[in-house]
Amino acid sequence: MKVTVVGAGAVGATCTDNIARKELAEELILLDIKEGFAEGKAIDMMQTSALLGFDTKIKGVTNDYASTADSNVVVITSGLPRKPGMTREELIGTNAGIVKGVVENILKYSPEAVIIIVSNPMDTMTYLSLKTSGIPKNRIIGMGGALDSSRFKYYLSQELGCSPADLNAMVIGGHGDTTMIPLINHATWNSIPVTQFLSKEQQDNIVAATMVGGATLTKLVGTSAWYAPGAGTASMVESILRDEKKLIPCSVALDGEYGLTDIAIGVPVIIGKNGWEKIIELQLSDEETATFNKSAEAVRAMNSVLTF
Ligand SMILES: NC(=O)c1ccc[n+]([C@@H]2O[C@H](COP(=O)([O-])OP(=O)(O)OC[C@H]3O[C@@H](n4cnc5c(N)ncnc54)[C@H](O)[C@@H]3O)[C@@H](O)[C@H]2O)c1
Ligand SMILES: O=C(O)C[C@H](O)C(=O)O
Repeated sequence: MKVTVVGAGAVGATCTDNIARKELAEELILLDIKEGFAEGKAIDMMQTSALLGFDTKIKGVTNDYASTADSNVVVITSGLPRKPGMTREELIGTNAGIVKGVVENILKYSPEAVIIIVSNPMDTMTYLSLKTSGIPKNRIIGMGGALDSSRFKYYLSQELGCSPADLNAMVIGGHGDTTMIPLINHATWNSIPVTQFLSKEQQDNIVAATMVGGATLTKLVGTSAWYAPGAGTASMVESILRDEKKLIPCSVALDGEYGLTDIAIGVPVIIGKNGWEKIIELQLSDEETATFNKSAEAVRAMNSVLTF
């Protein structure tokens, strides 16, 4: 198997590192526009292989798309991250042009690849890629829900004093500070509803902390997060390459599901060798449905800024 990661910055390099350590692919290409940057990161990671014992061959390239030919999966992380005080949406002006150009170049050499979009604002970048690439919708997947759900589990585990691995919890909707929807009423601790153990105030605090999880880290670190984003993306690559059929909330094209069309937004999907293979329609309460529709309106408003 062959994977390409575009953007050798914080998220792209971390994702590459995770893929290599798990030996998900034989060949791993890291591409960046900045001269020598991906080459350096790739060599540094390859110099961990004797210590960590992986066989994946990582190669860094500067804008050389021929090297990415015949990739099975391509991860796109190229673009600006936000700074403290910014929203993800403010990145659209720069990142739309970058993502559109990268997708075009990738498809010249890997027309059958499954593409994972990470660059922000992610739902709109996923929509842009769907609209401009013309490839089947199942092969374009936005990464947001994997990360947001893991953050949700972290905050739940802190309050419950339990292992995050014992939790089942999902975040759907847009990947934005005000648009994501942590589904607290569907979350369980080894099948027991978490609401049984948490006061309403605790529940509200966990939901609020999850929604601004990315902004909190951006304020602390000075740029946006990369460890959990890299791991979240690698978990999707794993489900594709190993055809695991994992159920992961991802931003995908809706065609009537959840009563919506012409939008990419976070919903639970099955991830396997063909990309996203099936959308799972949750039974949402009236309140959750209203929140989901409001989230979709905000994502649509952002999409309308695109000029293609
Ligand atoms: N979807 C998510 O959950 C999620 C999570 C974290 C970060 N992000 C987003 O991912 C993106 C990357 O974040 P980061 O922290 O890695 O940023 P970064 O600045 O560390 O890395 C971005 C890299 O992209 C490269 N780049 C820019 N234009 C390029 C082009 N045309 N071709 C190839 N490479 C190009 C840059 O040289 C840089 O190395 C940001 O937009 C950020 O907001 C999304
Ligand atoms: O917060 C950001 O801007 C980056 C990313 O979307 C995240 O949630 O970590």
